[in-house]
Amino acid sequence: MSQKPPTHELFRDLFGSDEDDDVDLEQLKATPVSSQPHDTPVHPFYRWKLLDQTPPIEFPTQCFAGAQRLWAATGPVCPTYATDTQGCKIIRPLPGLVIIRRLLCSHLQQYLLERFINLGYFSSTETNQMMHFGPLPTPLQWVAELYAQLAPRWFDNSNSGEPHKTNNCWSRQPLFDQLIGNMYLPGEGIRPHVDLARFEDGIGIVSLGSTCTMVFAHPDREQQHALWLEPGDVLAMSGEARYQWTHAIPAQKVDQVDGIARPRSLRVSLTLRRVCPWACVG
Ligand SMILES: O=C(O)CCC(=O)C(=O)O
Ligand SMILES: [Fe+2]
Repeated sequence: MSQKPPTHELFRDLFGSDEDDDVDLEQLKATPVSSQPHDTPVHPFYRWKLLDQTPPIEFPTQCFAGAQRLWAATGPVCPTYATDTQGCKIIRPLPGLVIIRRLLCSHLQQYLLERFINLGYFSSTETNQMMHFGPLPTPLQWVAELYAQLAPRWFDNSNSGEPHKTNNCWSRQPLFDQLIGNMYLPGEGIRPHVDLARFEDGIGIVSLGSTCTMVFAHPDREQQHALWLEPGDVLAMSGEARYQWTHAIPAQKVDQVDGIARPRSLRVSLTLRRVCPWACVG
């Protein structure tokens, strides 16, 4: 049996070490925002915005040096994006599913992954799932805040010409009280499933690390969408996408995208949900 490498080595392969990091903040700030944000990669700096009410994020000392410098330079920040459209492509592949392409920059992805290792999760690749019930661990509170602020807007289709649909689930408080983290090595996946009924509508998935294909299928309509996920993508699933479509990640080492073979590396996903009151014990 082959020996699995320790997780921190896989993380280093993904993001490099602190020594490799040479982020020049002044240069970042001076980089113009693309006029074609949907086609051109926009520097992660523009995905950060000052948000006065947000409690400071405590970066641990061993956290990625780039994130610490960004923190030092900007003060209390919430990793949300500068405007609704600037630099982040919003994809709506099927009713009730919104993907915000590369919303979390690599610094934030690494910050989250390292915090999880510090909390004792994913310290070895032998255990590839963690579960948490109750108030979210601190490193994820700002992710929940990000959903709370932005998801109601992602689902606001009042200007789309379609009959207005409300998605009240995104306004509940707390938005999430349950977390599952899944770690995938190349070749690993998750079978087609609909998340259990004991979780409410309004499910968030944060995709960290490797790219992968996620397949949504509608069994009754025999429809299928193979979606390409990129590092830092943030997904929001509700209504039809949450209850009527299955989602899966095919267990394969390489994804074919537009005829190009894209090998996978380590991926960690964080699924955020709220337990239905009737399913709570005690
Ligand atoms: O890894 C993913 O992106 C999906 C995880 C998932 O579907 C689940 O935890 O229910
Ligand atoms: Fe799921």
